[in-house]
Amino acid sequence: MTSVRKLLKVLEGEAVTPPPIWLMRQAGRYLPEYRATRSQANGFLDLCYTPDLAVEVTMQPIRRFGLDASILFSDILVIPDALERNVRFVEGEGPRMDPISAEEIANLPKPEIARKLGPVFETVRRLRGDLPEETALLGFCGAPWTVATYMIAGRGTPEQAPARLFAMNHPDEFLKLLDAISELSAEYLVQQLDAGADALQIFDSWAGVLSETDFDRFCVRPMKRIVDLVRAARPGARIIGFAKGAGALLEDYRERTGVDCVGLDWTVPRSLARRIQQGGAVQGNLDPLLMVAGGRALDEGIDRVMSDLSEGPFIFNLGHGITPQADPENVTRLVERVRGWRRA
Ligand SMILES: Cc1c2[nH]c(c1CCC(=O)O)Cc1[nH]c(c(CCC(=O)O)c1C)Cc1[nH]c(c(CCC(=O)O)c1C)Cc1[nH]c(c(C)c1CCC(=O)O)C2
Repeated sequence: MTSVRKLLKVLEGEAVTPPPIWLMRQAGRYLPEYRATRSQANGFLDLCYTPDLAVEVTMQPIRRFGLDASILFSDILVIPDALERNVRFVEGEGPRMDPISAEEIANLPKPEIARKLGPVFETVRRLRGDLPEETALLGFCGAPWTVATYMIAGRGTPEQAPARLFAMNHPDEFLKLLDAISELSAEYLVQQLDAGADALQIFDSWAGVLSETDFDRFCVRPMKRIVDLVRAARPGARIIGFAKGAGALLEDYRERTGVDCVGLDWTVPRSLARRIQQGGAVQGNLDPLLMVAGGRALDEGIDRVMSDLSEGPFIFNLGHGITPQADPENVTRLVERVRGWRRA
């Protein structure tokens, strides 16, 4: 079945011209309308769990920029929240939760996913009704490794040293934690698909700090487990895998995990990006800082990415999330330039 949603065609391996475009973290603080809605919520998690507000902030970048895909507004840390880790977002500091111990991992609760995350599925249902027919709707979750780094340290940490050290000292418990997160995340993704998500993205934002052996054990295998579980339940589910910073280890990431599309951060060399694209769709990989810089630097960056990747199956995106300092005008400029781009 061919879809009117360009992003889905690319996920089936088709090269679409101009490529579909969306931005990681496209709903966020760089938009004044996001800040206005955010101030009506009782904290960040309340924004994620209140469908009226979550639908509104998801729609904001679609209305303003006419992007080809929308991403559900939520956070990767709703999974630890469902696991009763007392997740909170401290103003100006970032996420916090109770650090998990080896003993607690042995006795992790088995939460009924819809009990806590029911409002997220309601948001997805409403969004599919409100979005334009041609706009794809992406569901998402965090990859087990990235989620585990927060669960172990209780916060974001440089080079994820607490989680790596924990994995060295408690290897069995650590693998058990990854497994529990994988199973819960797969269930969460299946319910997002059932509520109306067209495709899924799994964010492994901290993949780049691992050795080759640990990348295999902590990123590739849990990722494959989620992909297998989701496809066993919903055959044909389309999945984008974003393992930030994994570099050359991305070479065979598609084959080993089964993802349909490989997300590329902005440090991935063009030669490697093209090799990965030989195997199927890729997404990325403009330096997000260019959305702050704008001007000629932005134009040159866009042209470079388009010239490298737009001939194959390709989704235009940034190499990581857009930052609060970005200028919304630069997003308008980006979308226009990508849609009007011709090879010189
Ligand atoms: C690591 C990670 C998190 N969350 C996410 C990741 C993976 C992607 C990445 O690496 O950026 C993913 C995420 N977070 C958010 C989305 C929503 C959808 C979208 O992309 O528009 C998505 C897909 C909203 C959010 N998640 C968060 C905000 C800002 C919170 C606010 O409004 O105060 C938003 C819009 C908070 C958050 N959430 C997280 C952190 C570290 C923070 C604090 C840092 C910050 O403030 O930017 C965890």
